[in-house]
Amino acid sequence: MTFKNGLPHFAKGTVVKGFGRGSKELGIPTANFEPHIVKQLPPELETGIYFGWAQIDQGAVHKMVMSVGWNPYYKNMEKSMETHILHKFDEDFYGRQLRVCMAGYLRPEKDFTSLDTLVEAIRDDISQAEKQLEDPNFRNLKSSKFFDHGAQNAEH
Ligand SMILES: Cc1cc2nc3c(=O)[nH]c(=O)nc-3n(C[C@H](O)[C@H](O)[C@H](O)COP(=O)(O)O)c2cc1C
Ligand SMILES: Nc1ncnc2c1ncn2[C@@H]1O[C@H](COP(=O)(O)OP(=O)(O)O)[C@@H](O)[C@H]1O
Ligand SMILES: [Mg+2]
Repeated sequence: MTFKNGLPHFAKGTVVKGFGRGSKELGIPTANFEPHIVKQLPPELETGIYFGWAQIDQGAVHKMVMSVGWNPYYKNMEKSMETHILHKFDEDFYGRQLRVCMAGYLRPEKDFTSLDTLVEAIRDDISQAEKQLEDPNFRNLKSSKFFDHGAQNAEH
């Protein structure tokens, strides 16, 4: 297995407000990055859906799926990077630090005829991500030094 050109890509930044559609309309919240993080994406990383690992502050590293682009279904004006973390959180984390490792590419962004078909596609992305991240090449990235393992690792 080889990584796609430009991957893995690591990014960290503050979680900002989006349009509030992720959780309310879709039942799938996405933590949106600040625009300057989006601008740091290398040019070879095309828009589309990615999977990888994510961490909030010094928390656990979880699987994630990420949408990069203009959300054709909603026709956004500004390119975004939105991460859905595959973990149930008890509260929002706006303003906190999000670290992501983009490990693999799933598909280009698509337009959909209904919200239901968009949600179905995202569910499918999630199950693909769950599976692919078990591959040792992807799984190893979870313990990358890029993530903040805090005091646990500081003494070793
Ligand atoms: C895994 C994943 C795949 C997505 N795929 C698409 C897509 O193919 N087309 C699209 O228009 N939006 C796609 N979205 C983006 C949703 O439309 C987006 O999360 C929603 O607009 C929420 O935006 P907000 O954070 O600004 O509220 C995807 C989101 C995720 C998490
Ligand atoms: N599992 C999760 N993955 C991503 N964000 C989550 C998750 N659970 C809670 N959230 C919170 O939900 C927010 C995103 O919800 P969303 O409806 O997409 O709103 P917005 O348009 O402001 O991004 C995140 O910024 C975060 O604070
Ligand atoms: Mg969002």
